[in-house]
Amino acid sequence: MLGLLPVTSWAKGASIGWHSDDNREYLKQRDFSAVCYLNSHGESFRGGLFHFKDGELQTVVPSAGDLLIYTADSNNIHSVEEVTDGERLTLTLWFSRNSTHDEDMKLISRLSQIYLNEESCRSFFPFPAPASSNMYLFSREQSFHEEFGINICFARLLVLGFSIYSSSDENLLEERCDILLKPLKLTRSDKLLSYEFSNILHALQVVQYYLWKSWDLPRPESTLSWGKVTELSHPQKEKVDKLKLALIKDHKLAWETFGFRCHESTELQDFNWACFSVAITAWEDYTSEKHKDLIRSLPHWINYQSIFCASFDTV
Ligand SMILES: O=C(O)CCC(=O)C(=O)O
Ligand SMILES: [Fe+2]
Repeated sequence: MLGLLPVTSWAKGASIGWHSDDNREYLKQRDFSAVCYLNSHGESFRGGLFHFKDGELQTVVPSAGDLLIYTADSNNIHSVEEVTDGERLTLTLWFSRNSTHDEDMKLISRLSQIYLNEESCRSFFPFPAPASSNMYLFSREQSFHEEFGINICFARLLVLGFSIYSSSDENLLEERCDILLKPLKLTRSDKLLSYEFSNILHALQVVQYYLWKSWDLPRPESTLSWGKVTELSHPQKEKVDKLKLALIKDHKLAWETFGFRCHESTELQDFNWACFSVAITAWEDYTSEKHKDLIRSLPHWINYQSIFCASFDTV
C-alpha cells in the first residue's frame, strides 16, 4: 500500500532537521519510507546530504537513480543538510501496512469522478487549473504574506527573462496574484506575443517545455503559428512593470530561489518567438497524449485497484 508525494524540489536554502517520518498523529500509518534521488549531489546541487542519526550508515550522498528505504519510525531519525546551490530533486514514497490508507484507491476514485463523466471528458482542454493563488506565494518569513514575498510562478518566468502582460482592468492589479489565474500574455525584451495563455501555469509550462524540448521541436515556419509579436507600447510597458512590482516584492529572493537555473538562459539567448510558438502547439499535443493515456489506463487501474502495477516476472 502506497502513499506518495510528487517530485519534490529542494531549492537553495531548503533543509530539514532531525525527524522520523511518522512523527505526527496523522502520519502514524507510515511504515516504510522510500526516497528516490532524481539528480546528483555535486552535479546538480551542493549541500543536501542525507544523515541518519544512529546506525552504521551515517551519510547518504544523493545520486540520480539511487533509492533509499528505511522504516518510518523513530528507529530511523534522519535529516537533510541545507542545499547550498542548485536544485535537489527527489521522489518520496511512503508505504503503509494498513490498506485503508491506500492513496492509489483515493486517486483512482477521484480520477474516475473526473474522467468517467462524459461531459468533462469531452470538454477537456489540456490546460492546468491553478490552485488558489496564495499557494504560489513564497517569502522569507514563515507567514507567507504577499506584502513581502514573491509569486513563485512569476518569479520563475522573470528569472528566465519573461514578463507578463494582462489586458485585464487596471483595478485587477489590486487583487495582485488573482490576475495570474486569468488569461495573460508573455513579453520578452519589450516584445509582446499576442497569443493568450489560459493562466500563469499554462504560460510557465509552455516555457518549461520549450526549455526541455527546444532541440527536438520541428523547425518553425517562417510565420508564427500562434499569434504575432509586437513591440510593447508605452502604456503596455507601464502595465507590465506595475504587475512586476506588485508580484515581486523581494527581487533578491526571486534570484536567490531561481537564479541558479540561469545556465538555462544560455538556451534562451538566441530566443526565437517562432520556435517558441512551435512549442505552444507541441506542448498541447504532448499533454493531450498524456490525457489520452490516462483515460486509456483508468479502467485497468480500477480493475486492479492500483495505479502502480509492479510486474514480478522473473527475467
Ligand atoms: O529527501 C530526502 O533525502 C529525505 C526527505 C525526508 O526526510 C522527508 O521528506 O521526510
Ligand atoms: Fe524524512
